[in-house]
Amino acid sequence: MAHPSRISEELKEFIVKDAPPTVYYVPDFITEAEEEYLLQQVCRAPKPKWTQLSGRRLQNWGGLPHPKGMLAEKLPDWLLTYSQKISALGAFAGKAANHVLVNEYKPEEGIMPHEDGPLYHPTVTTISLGSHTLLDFYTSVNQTQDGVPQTEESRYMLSLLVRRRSLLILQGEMYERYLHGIQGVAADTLTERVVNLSVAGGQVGETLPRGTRVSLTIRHVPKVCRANLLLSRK
Ligand SMILES: O=C(O)CCC(=O)C(=O)O
Ligand SMILES: [Fe+2]
Repeated sequence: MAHPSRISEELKEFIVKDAPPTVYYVPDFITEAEEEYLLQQVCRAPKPKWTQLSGRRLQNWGGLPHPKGMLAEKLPDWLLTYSQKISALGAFAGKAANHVLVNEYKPEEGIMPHEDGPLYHPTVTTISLGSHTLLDFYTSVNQTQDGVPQTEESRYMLSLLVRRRSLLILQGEMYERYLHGIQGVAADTLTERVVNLSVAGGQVGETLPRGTRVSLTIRHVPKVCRANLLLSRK
């Protein structure tokens, strides 16, 4: 299926202006009924589909990204619907999303600051279910000044308040230049460093207790190989 090669006009109104290029934040991208449905589907996945990591557990759908190419597997219908919706917004420069990570975080769980790296088309799109979170951004370690090592605190740049049912799209500098992470805390206190407060609906000084959050991280892996191509070699 062909998708628009550029971000659609309707998405452009959701650009977060106070962040480096480019962040799109779409509140209420899905309805409460869709949220409920997606949470049920995540729950219904067979137990071995889950990988327990320190601070979260995850499901991987679509295949395992690999430098030599991902052995692509068809996405289940419940993920395909939303992947197609996001691809139709032009998020992946004309390509279709083919990979989804489902992360589940309980209160006090999180993910260390990291980069998503070169195996993905440099756009990450995330639907949040069940709870909000704060996504924090950091300059990378090799952007040290005068060879002085920097602390996580001094590398901290800004945060995005990501509400349940929202869609977040990160690309450009926000994908390639900065690290992102989620602190393992039970509640988030909003500060002036949360740059999308006006659109996400929050006040500086407000404290939001976290519930269990499930995120769907939907991406495009450009390099894939298909099993039947390999088998047909000889
Ligand atoms: O849960 C999220 O929104 C972030 C997940 C993430 O950064 C990742 O899986 O690479
Ligand atoms: Fe990530």
